[in-house]
Amino acid sequence: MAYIKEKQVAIEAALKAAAFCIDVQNELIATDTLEKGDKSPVTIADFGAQALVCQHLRTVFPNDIIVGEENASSLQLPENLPLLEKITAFTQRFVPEANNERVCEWIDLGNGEVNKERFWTLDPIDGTKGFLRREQYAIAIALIENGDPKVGVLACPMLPVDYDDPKRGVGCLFVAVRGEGALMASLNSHRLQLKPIHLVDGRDPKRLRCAESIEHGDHELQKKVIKEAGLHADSLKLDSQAKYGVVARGDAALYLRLPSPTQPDYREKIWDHAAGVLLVEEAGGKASDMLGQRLQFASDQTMKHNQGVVVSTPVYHRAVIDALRYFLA
Ligand SMILES: Nc1ncnc2c1ncn2[C@@H]1O[C@H](COP(=O)(O)OS(=O)(=O)O)[C@@H](OP(=O)(O)O)[C@H]1O
Ligand SMILES: [Mg+2]
Ligand SMILES: [Mg+2]
Ligand SMILES: [Mg+2]
Repeated sequence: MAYIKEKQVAIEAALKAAAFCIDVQNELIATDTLEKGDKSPVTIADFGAQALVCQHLRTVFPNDIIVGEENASSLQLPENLPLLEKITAFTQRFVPEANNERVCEWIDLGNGEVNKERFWTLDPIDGTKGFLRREQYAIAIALIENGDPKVGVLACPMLPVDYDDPKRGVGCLFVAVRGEGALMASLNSHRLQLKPIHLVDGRDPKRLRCAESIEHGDHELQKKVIKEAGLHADSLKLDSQAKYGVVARGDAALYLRLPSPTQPDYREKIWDHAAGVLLVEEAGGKASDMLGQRLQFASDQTMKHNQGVVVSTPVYHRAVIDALRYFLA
């Protein structure tokens, strides 16, 4: 077994951040949200979850670099002091020594640089819009070494444990270590019981479907490609890297995300994919960009060499890449 300590610490950090997000969501009001430069939302939960995860990682791995989505610059503006105070108050429930200054310091521990050796990447809330809609979101943590995700943890507090058994409730934890398979646990049991998960069984037609984003992507082209690849059941539409989770555990055969026609130059961010890619690969699947090329996690936080993502079983991955070649020709 490898990365035992890293895996344990990433799980602890993800669970703490998930509990924090659930608390905030129960008490969230409209003014607890800011708009970032790219017009995307960020909430007090995104900031607080980043603070908690970075603080936890740093305690155990003081020399590790963290590349996180958020930073504390907007929180240091005088007009955002009430927001910062709220983040601090929530954070104190989990780390009693939190204060405004420390919370900003912890958030900014996530401002490290991508490198070719070793770093963590963190999306404190992936699917912030899903979080605001009280739908799907994920806390996503990955350790990257030599450009390769080695440990990946996704906490998905709103994901049904079993789509066929609503009594099992919502809340899933996905964990993968390179070479050791993909695991899932329910967040509802007293003891965390991680069990192996597997890709879709080809004989289950209702799960031969795609998982797609609600907002992002090229939904017209995706529809054509999905059909051409032979997936006929209606897509599952859900926010965040929960899409990787549903592919890894066999509730969908494919996650397809093509560049939106209105933002053709958008490039994906490493923290939106690293943990999920490892999870699906460890379940036996394949992940690439829309041209079938390897996803690159060590050149920059923006995946400038890749466009789109195709994540699937080996057979459907091939079929989708072939279909894309045909449609893009
Ligand atoms: N134009 C464009 N194209 C592709 N992706 C983009 C784009 N703009 C933003 N983002 C990133 O999308 C992340 C959320 O992805 P989702 O799959 O959850 O989107 S969706 O809400 O289901 O449509 C979202 O992650 P979070 O900010 O963590 O929520 C963004 O990093
Ligand atoms: Mg965001
Ligand atoms: Mg994200
Ligand atoms: Mg995010």
